[in-house]
Amino acid sequence: MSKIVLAIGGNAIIKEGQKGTIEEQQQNLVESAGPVLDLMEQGHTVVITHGNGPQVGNTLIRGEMAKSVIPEYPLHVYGAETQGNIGYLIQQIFKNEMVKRNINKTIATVVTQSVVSSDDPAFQSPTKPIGPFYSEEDMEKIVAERNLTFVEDAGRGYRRVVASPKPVRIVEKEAIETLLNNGISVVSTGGGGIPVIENNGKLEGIEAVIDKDFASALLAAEINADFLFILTGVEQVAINFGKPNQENLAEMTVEDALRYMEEGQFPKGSMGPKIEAAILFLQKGGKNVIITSIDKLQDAVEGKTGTRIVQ
Ligand SMILES: Nc1ncnc2c1ncn2[C@@H]1O[C@H](COP(=O)(O)OP(=O)(O)O)[C@@H](O)[C@H]1O
Ligand SMILES: NC(=O)OP(=O)(O)O
Repeated sequence: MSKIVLAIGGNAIIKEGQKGTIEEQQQNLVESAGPVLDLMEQGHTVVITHGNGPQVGNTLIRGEMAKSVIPEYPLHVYGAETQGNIGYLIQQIFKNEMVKRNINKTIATVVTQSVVSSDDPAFQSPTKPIGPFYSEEDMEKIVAERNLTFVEDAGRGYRRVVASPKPVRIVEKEAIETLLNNGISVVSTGGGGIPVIENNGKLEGIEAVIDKDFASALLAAEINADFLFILTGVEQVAINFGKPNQENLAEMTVEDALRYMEEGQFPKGSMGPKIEAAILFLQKGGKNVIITSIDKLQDAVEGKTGTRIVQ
Protein backbone atom coordinates (compact mmCIF):
# COMPACT_ATOMS: atom_id res chain seq x y z
CA MET A 1 0.00 0.00 0.00
CA SER A 2 1.15 3.51 -0.75
CA LYS A 3 1.57 6.75 1.16
CA ILE A 4 -0.25 9.37 -0.92
CA VAL A 5 -0.29 13.16 -0.58
CA LEU A 6 -3.32 14.76 -2.22
CA ALA A 7 -3.06 18.52 -2.79
CA ILE A 8 -6.55 19.94 -3.35
CA GLY A 9 -6.81 23.39 -4.95
CA GLY A 10 -8.57 26.18 -3.07
CA ASN A 11 -10.56 26.77 -6.25
CA ALA A 12 -11.97 23.20 -5.93
CA ILE A 13 -13.41 24.12 -2.53
CA ILE A 14 -14.84 27.45 -3.72
CA LYS A 15 -15.51 27.06 -7.46
CA GLU A 16 -15.43 29.74 -10.16
CA GLY A 17 -18.53 31.93 -9.93
CA GLN A 18 -19.37 30.87 -6.36
CA LYS A 19 -19.37 33.36 -3.49
CA GLY A 20 -17.91 30.85 -1.04
CA THR A 21 -20.81 30.19 1.31
CA ILE A 22 -20.30 27.34 3.76
CA GLU A 23 -23.03 25.36 1.97
CA GLU A 24 -21.18 25.72 -1.36
CA GLN A 25 -17.90 24.62 0.22
CA GLN A 26 -19.61 21.66 1.94
CA GLN A 27 -21.19 20.52 -1.32
CA ASN A 28 -17.86 20.81 -3.18
CA LEU A 29 -16.14 18.79 -0.46
CA VAL A 30 -18.83 16.09 -0.52
CA GLU A 31 -18.04 15.73 -4.25
CA SER A 32 -14.30 15.56 -3.51
CA ALA A 33 -14.64 13.04 -0.67
CA GLY A 34 -15.68 10.02 -2.79
CA PRO A 35 -12.46 9.48 -4.75
CA VAL A 36 -10.31 10.10 -1.64
CA LEU A 37 -12.34 7.62 0.43
CA ASP A 38 -11.91 5.05 -2.35
CA LEU A 39 -8.14 5.27 -1.78
CA MET A 40 -8.55 4.95 2.00
CA GLU A 41 -10.80 1.94 1.49
CA GLN A 42 -8.13 0.35 -0.71
CA GLY A 43 -5.74 0.65 2.28
CA HIS A 44 -3.61 3.58 1.15
CA THR A 45 -2.29 6.08 3.71
CA VAL A 46 -3.67 9.47 2.77
CA VAL A 47 -2.57 13.00 3.60
CA ILE A 48 -4.84 15.79 2.36
CA THR A 49 -3.38 19.24 1.84
CA HIS A 50 -5.51 22.07 0.54
CA GLY A 51 -5.38 25.60 -0.82
CA ASN A 52 -6.83 28.61 0.94
CA GLY A 53 -6.45 31.40 -1.65
CA PRO A 54 -10.16 32.30 -1.90
CA GLN A 55 -10.80 31.72 1.83
CA VAL A 56 -7.83 33.64 3.25
CA GLY A 57 -8.57 36.61 0.99
CA ASN A 58 -12.19 36.60 2.14
CA THR A 59 -11.10 36.42 5.79
CA LEU A 60 -8.76 39.36 5.22
CA ILE A 61 -11.61 41.44 3.78
CA ARG A 62 -13.85 40.46 6.72
CA GLY A 63 -11.17 41.72 9.12
CA GLU A 64 -10.67 44.97 7.19
CA MET A 65 -14.41 45.70 7.07
CA ALA A 66 -14.90 45.06 10.78
CA LYS A 67 -11.85 46.96 12.01
CA SER A 68 -13.86 49.89 13.42
CA VAL A 69 -15.38 47.52 15.99
CA ILE A 70 -12.91 44.65 16.52
CA PRO A 71 -9.13 44.37 16.07
CA GLU A 72 -7.70 43.32 12.73
CA TYR A 73 -5.34 40.33 12.78
CA PRO A 74 -2.16 39.72 10.78
CA LEU A 75 -2.43 37.66 7.60
CA HIS A 76 -0.65 34.63 9.11
CA VAL A 77 -3.38 34.41 11.78
CA TYR A 78 -6.01 34.50 9.04
CA GLY A 79 -4.06 31.67 7.38
CA ALA A 80 -4.35 29.70 10.63
CA GLU A 81 -8.09 30.49 10.75
CA THR A 82 -8.56 29.03 7.27
CA GLN A 83 -6.70 25.84 8.26
CA GLY A 84 -9.11 25.39 11.16
CA ASN A 85 -12.17 26.31 9.13
CA ILE A 86 -11.38 24.14 6.09
CA GLY A 87 -9.95 21.32 8.22
CA TYR A 88 -13.19 21.27 10.22
CA LEU A 89 -15.31 21.04 7.06
CA ILE A 90 -13.12 18.26 5.63
CA GLN A 91 -13.09 16.27 8.90
CA GLN A 92 -16.86 16.49 9.31
CA ILE A 93 -17.76 15.72 5.71
CA PHE A 94 -15.25 12.89 5.40
CA LYS A 95 -16.34 11.38 8.73
CA ASN A 96 -20.01 11.48 7.67
CA GLU A 97 -19.14 9.85 4.33
CA MET A 98 -17.00 7.22 6.12
CA VAL A 99 -19.90 6.31 8.39
CA LYS A 100 -22.16 5.93 5.32
CA ARG A 101 -19.60 3.64 3.70
CA ASN A 102 -18.67 1.72 6.85
CA ILE A 103 -15.05 2.84 6.73
CA ASN A 104 -13.65 2.61 10.23
CA LYS A 105 -10.97 5.32 10.11
CA THR A 106 -10.14 8.54 11.91
CA ILE A 107 -9.27 11.78 10.16
CA ALA A 108 -7.63 14.70 11.97
CA THR A 109 -6.33 18.14 11.04
CA VAL A 110 -2.91 19.34 12.09
CA VAL A 111 -2.47 23.11 12.30
CA THR A 112 0.76 23.35 10.34
CA GLN A 113 3.47 26.01 10.19
CA SER A 114 5.85 26.29 7.23
CA VAL A 115 9.19 27.97 7.80
CA VAL A 116 10.18 30.51 5.14
CA SER A 117 13.28 32.65 4.81
CA SER A 118 12.91 36.29 5.85
CA ASP A 119 15.30 37.08 2.96
CA ASP A 120 13.05 35.44 0.37
CA PRO A 121 12.85 37.89 -2.57
CA ALA A 122 9.11 37.10 -2.76
CA PHE A 123 8.57 39.58 0.11
CA GLN A 124 9.56 42.37 -2.33
CA SER A 125 7.13 41.38 -5.09
CA PRO A 126 3.69 39.96 -4.30
CA THR A 127 2.50 37.20 -6.67
CA LYS A 128 -0.05 35.05 -4.80
CA PRO A 129 -3.69 35.75 -5.85
CA ILE A 130 -6.15 35.58 -2.95
CA GLY A 131 -9.80 36.35 -2.31
CA PRO A 132 -12.54 37.15 -4.81
CA PHE A 133 -12.21 37.91 -8.51
CA TYR A 134 -12.95 41.53 -9.53
CA SER A 135 -13.86 43.08 -12.86
CA GLU A 136 -11.28 45.53 -14.25
CA GLU A 137 -13.57 48.45 -13.35
CA ASP A 138 -14.05 47.35 -9.72
CA MET A 139 -10.35 46.60 -9.36
CA GLU A 140 -9.43 50.11 -10.62
CA LYS A 141 -11.80 51.69 -8.09
CA ILE A 142 -10.09 49.84 -5.22
CA VAL A 143 -6.59 50.68 -6.48
CA ALA A 144 -7.54 54.39 -6.67
CA GLU A 145 -8.43 54.31 -2.95
CA ARG A 146 -5.90 51.89 -1.51
CA ASN A 147 -2.30 50.91 -2.11
CA LEU A 148 -3.03 47.30 -3.12
CA THR A 149 -1.61 45.15 -5.92
CA PHE A 150 -3.83 43.10 -8.24
CA VAL A 151 -3.12 40.66 -11.09
CA GLU A 152 -5.23 39.21 -13.84
CA ASP A 153 -5.75 35.56 -12.81
CA ALA A 154 -5.88 33.05 -15.68
CA GLY A 155 -8.66 34.83 -17.59
CA ARG A 156 -10.99 34.70 -14.57
CA GLY A 157 -10.77 38.35 -13.44
CA TYR A 158 -8.49 40.43 -11.20
CA ARG A 159 -7.36 39.31 -7.75
CA ARG A 160 -5.42 40.93 -4.97
CA VAL A 161 -1.90 39.54 -4.58
CA VAL A 162 0.29 39.06 -1.51
CA ALA A 163 3.85 37.86 -0.94
CA SER A 164 4.35 34.12 -1.37
CA PRO A 165 7.77 32.99 -0.10
CA LYS A 166 8.96 29.42 -0.67
CA PRO A 167 8.49 26.98 2.23
CA VAL A 168 11.74 25.44 3.47
CA ARG A 169 10.62 23.27 6.42
CA ILE A 170 7.37 21.84 7.76
CA VAL A 171 7.43 22.42 11.51
CA GLU A 172 4.82 19.78 12.43
CA LYS A 173 6.29 17.02 10.23
CA GLU A 174 6.82 14.62 13.17
CA ALA A 175 3.24 15.08 14.40
CA ILE A 176 1.93 14.33 10.90
CA GLU A 177 4.11 11.21 10.61
CA THR A 178 3.08 9.98 14.06
CA LEU A 179 -0.61 10.23 13.14
CA LEU A 180 -0.03 8.47 9.80
CA ASN A 181 1.98 5.70 11.46
CA ASN A 182 -1.00 5.13 13.76
CA GLY A 183 -3.46 4.73 10.89
CA ILE A 184 -4.99 8.20 11.14
CA SER A 185 -5.66 10.10 7.91
CA VAL A 186 -4.31 13.62 8.12
CA VAL A 187 -5.34 17.03 6.82
CA SER A 188 -2.28 19.28 7.00
CA THR A 189 -0.25 22.10 5.50
CA GLY A 190 -3.49 23.90 4.57
CA GLY A 191 -2.91 27.01 2.49
CA GLY A 192 0.73 25.97 2.18
CA GLY A 193 1.14 26.13 5.95
CA ILE A 194 1.09 29.19 8.17
CA PRO A 195 4.15 31.23 7.11
CA VAL A 196 6.68 31.61 9.91
CA ILE A 197 10.29 32.72 10.09
CA GLU A 198 12.94 31.58 12.57
CA ASN A 199 14.27 34.55 14.51
CA ASN A 200 17.13 33.64 16.89
CA GLY A 201 15.67 30.15 17.21
CA LYS A 202 12.11 31.40 17.79
CA LEU A 203 9.21 30.91 15.37
CA GLU A 204 7.31 34.06 14.38
CA GLY A 205 4.39 34.47 11.99
CA ILE A 206 4.96 36.64 8.93
CA GLU A 207 2.61 38.38 6.45
CA ALA A 208 2.35 36.07 3.44
CA VAL A 209 0.39 33.21 1.88
CA ILE A 210 2.49 30.21 0.83
CA ASP A 211 1.70 28.31 -2.34
CA LYS A 212 0.09 25.05 -1.25
CA ASP A 213 1.56 23.10 -4.17
CA PHE A 214 5.15 23.95 -3.12
CA ALA A 215 4.39 23.16 0.51
CA SER A 216 2.65 19.91 -0.47
CA ALA A 217 5.70 18.90 -2.54
CA LEU A 218 7.99 19.67 0.39
CA LEU A 219 5.79 17.76 2.84
CA ALA A 220 5.47 14.80 0.44
CA ALA A 221 9.26 14.63 0.08
CA GLU A 222 9.87 15.04 3.83
CA ILE A 223 7.50 12.20 4.77
CA ASN A 224 8.77 10.01 1.88
CA ALA A 225 5.38 9.82 0.18
CA ASP A 226 5.14 7.33 -2.69
CA PHE A 227 2.79 9.58 -4.64
CA LEU A 228 2.05 13.29 -4.83
CA PHE A 229 -1.20 14.10 -6.63
CA ILE A 230 -1.75 17.76 -7.44
CA LEU A 231 -5.51 17.97 -7.91
CA THR A 232 -6.89 20.90 -9.84
CA GLY A 233 -9.52 21.95 -12.39
CA VAL A 234 -8.13 19.98 -15.35
CA GLU A 235 -7.64 16.26 -16.01
CA GLN A 236 -4.31 16.84 -17.73
CA VAL A 237 -1.76 19.58 -18.21
CA ALA A 238 -1.80 20.93 -21.76
CA ILE A 239 0.38 22.89 -24.07
CA ASN A 240 -1.41 25.66 -25.97
CA PHE A 241 -4.03 25.49 -23.22
CA GLY A 242 -7.41 26.89 -24.29
CA LYS A 243 -6.34 27.28 -27.93
CA PRO A 244 -7.62 25.30 -30.94
CA ASN A 245 -4.29 23.43 -31.05
CA GLN A 246 -4.39 22.44 -27.34
CA GLU A 247 -2.50 19.21 -26.70
CA ASN A 248 -3.02 17.33 -23.44
CA LEU A 249 0.05 15.62 -22.02
CA ALA A 250 0.14 12.19 -20.37
CA GLU A 251 3.80 12.51 -19.45
CA MET A 252 6.32 15.32 -19.39
CA THR A 253 10.02 15.21 -18.55
CA VAL A 254 11.49 17.89 -16.29
CA GLU A 255 13.49 19.09 -19.31
CA ASP A 256 10.31 19.49 -21.38
CA ALA A 257 8.53 21.15 -18.48
CA LEU A 258 11.29 23.74 -18.10
CA ARG A 259 11.22 24.43 -21.84
CA TYR A 260 7.41 24.83 -21.86
CA MET A 261 7.72 27.13 -18.86
CA GLU A 262 10.20 29.32 -20.80
CA GLU A 263 7.68 29.42 -23.66
CA GLY A 264 5.03 30.72 -21.23
CA GLN A 265 2.81 27.62 -21.43
CA PHE A 266 2.21 27.58 -17.66
CA PRO A 267 0.99 30.90 -16.18
CA LYS A 268 2.56 32.09 -12.91
CA GLY A 269 -0.72 32.42 -10.99
CA SER A 270 -2.18 29.01 -11.97
CA MET A 271 -0.40 26.06 -13.62
CA GLY A 272 3.16 27.44 -13.24
CA PRO A 273 3.53 26.75 -9.49
CA LYS A 274 2.09 23.24 -9.89
CA ILE A 275 4.76 22.34 -12.46
CA GLU A 276 7.51 23.88 -10.32
CA ALA A 277 6.20 22.01 -7.27
CA ALA A 278 6.20 18.72 -9.20
CA ILE A 279 9.82 19.34 -10.19
CA LEU A 280 10.72 20.20 -6.57
CA PHE A 281 9.26 16.86 -5.38
CA LEU A 282 11.35 14.95 -7.95
CA GLN A 283 14.49 16.94 -7.07
CA LYS A 284 13.99 16.05 -3.40
CA GLY A 285 13.92 12.33 -4.24
CA GLY A 286 10.17 11.87 -4.85
CA LYS A 287 9.25 9.33 -7.51
CA ASN A 288 5.63 9.72 -8.61
CA VAL A 289 3.98 13.09 -9.17
CA ILE A 290 0.81 13.47 -11.16
CA ILE A 291 -1.37 16.49 -11.95
CA THR A 292 -5.05 15.70 -12.54
CA SER A 293 -8.59 16.51 -11.37
CA ILE A 294 -10.15 14.93 -8.29
CA ASP A 295 -12.87 13.11 -10.26
CA LYS A 296 -10.12 11.33 -12.23
CA LEU A 297 -8.05 10.43 -9.15
CA GLN A 298 -8.71 6.67 -9.25
CA ASP A 299 -7.92 6.47 -12.98
CA ALA A 300 -4.75 8.48 -12.38
CA VAL A 301 -3.68 6.14 -9.54
CA GLU A 302 -4.08 3.29 -12.04
CA GLY A 303 -1.94 5.20 -14.57
CA LYS A 304 -4.82 5.73 -17.01
CA THR A 305 -4.86 9.53 -17.01
CA GLY A 306 -3.36 12.68 -15.50
CA THR A 307 -0.03 14.21 -16.41
CA ARG A 308 2.97 12.46 -14.87
CA ILE A 309 6.13 14.53 -14.54
CA VAL A 310 9.30 12.44 -14.74
CA GLN A 311 13.06 13.06 -14.44
N1 LIG B 1 -1.06 24.69 -19.64
C1 LIG B 1 -2.14 24.46 -18.89
N2 LIG B 1 -2.67 23.22 -18.84
C2 LIG B 1 -3.77 22.98 -18.09
N3 LIG B 1 -4.39 23.91 -17.33
C3 LIG B 1 -3.92 25.17 -17.35
C4 LIG B 1 -2.77 25.49 -18.12
N4 LIG B 1 -2.52 26.80 -17.95
C5 LIG B 1 -3.44 27.28 -17.12
N5 LIG B 1 -4.30 26.31 -16.73
C6 LIG B 1 -5.42 26.56 -15.80
O1 LIG B 1 -4.86 26.54 -14.49
C7 LIG B 1 -5.83 25.98 -13.60
C8 LIG B 1 -5.13 25.52 -12.32
O2 LIG B 1 -4.79 26.65 -11.56
P1 LIG B 1 -5.68 27.14 -10.31
O3 LIG B 1 -7.14 27.05 -10.65
O4 LIG B 1 -5.14 28.45 -9.89
O5 LIG B 1 -5.28 26.02 -9.27
P2 LIG B 1 -5.97 25.42 -7.96
O6 LIG B 1 -6.72 24.21 -8.43
O7 LIG B 1 -4.81 25.06 -7.10
O8 LIG B 1 -6.86 26.47 -7.34
C9 LIG B 1 -6.45 24.88 -14.43
O9 LIG B 1 -7.70 24.47 -13.93
C10 LIG B 1 -6.56 25.54 -15.80
O10 LIG B 1 -7.77 26.28 -15.88
N1 LIG C 1 -2.36 28.78 -0.52
C1 LIG C 1 -2.71 28.38 -1.76
O1 LIG C 1 -1.87 28.00 -2.58
O2 LIG C 1 -4.07 28.43 -2.07
P1 LIG C 1 -4.77 28.17 -3.47
O3 LIG C 1 -4.45 26.77 -3.90
O4 LIG C 1 -6.22 28.33 -3.14
O5 LIG C 1 -4.29 29.21 -4.43
